[in-house]
Amino acid sequence: MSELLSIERLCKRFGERELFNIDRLFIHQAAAYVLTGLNGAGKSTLLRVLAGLEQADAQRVSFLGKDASLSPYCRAMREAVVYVHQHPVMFSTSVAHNIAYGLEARGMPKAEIARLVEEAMQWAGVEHLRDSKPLTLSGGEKQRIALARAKVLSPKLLLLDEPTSNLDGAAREQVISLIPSLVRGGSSVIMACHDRDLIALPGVQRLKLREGRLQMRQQRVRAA
Ligand SMILES: Nc1ncnc2c1ncn2[C@@H]1O[C@H](COP(=O)(O)OP(=O)(O)OP(=O)(O)O)[C@@H](O)[C@H]1O
Repeated sequence: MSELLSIERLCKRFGERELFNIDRLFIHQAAAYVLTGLNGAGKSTLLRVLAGLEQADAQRVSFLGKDASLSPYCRAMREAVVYVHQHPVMFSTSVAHNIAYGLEARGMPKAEIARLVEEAMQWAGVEHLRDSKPLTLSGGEKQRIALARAKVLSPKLLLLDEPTSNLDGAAREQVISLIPSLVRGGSSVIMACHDRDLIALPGVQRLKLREGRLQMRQQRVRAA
């Protein structure tokens, strides 16, 4: 597997408080990771740092084999990294428009946008909601639409903050079932979570934040 992102000595402080000081973070291409840790360990903050939404100090950053930087956030990462919030914020227009928005911002031709949006809605199982107003959607539907909105951008790295935290039953399973296909499609995924079923997905590697340090371990693949 080849390298997507490598960061050495990543340190995040809030004033006097050092939240984490990570020796090395290494993310492979087309691989899935869960980021675990106790409440307040810094999981969301780490994802926000990787997304360029929060400042942090890093000694060395490399993205797709080239020197990169987190603060200021470099262009290569801005174009390739997508962050999905635990409570996705949506425009009040329609589901289809929300999924199309990022592609429109990239200046893609309309016909191509329509094709990709259709594909993404089918992938996420939300075609029937295309004209719905986001305000009327359930939490599970919103999360699947947020994943579709991220997927159409073909991100190299997807950062998912507690993607199943407010879901249960079928809604939760539907979201979990989308994750492996994101990885098969070539994206790397880092999911901050406490969800045992996400942690146990086959092939997922585990990153654990503990007392400001990052521990990494390979999951055992579950027997079928
Ligand atoms: N902007 C901020 N200023 C000061 N402290 C902050 C800020 N943002 C987060 N923190 C603190 O950093 C710590 C880590 O927060 P973070 O949300 O990253 O933890 P988490 O591991 O995601 O927790 P949870 O599992 O509860 O979601 C918390 O103590 C939080 O209060």
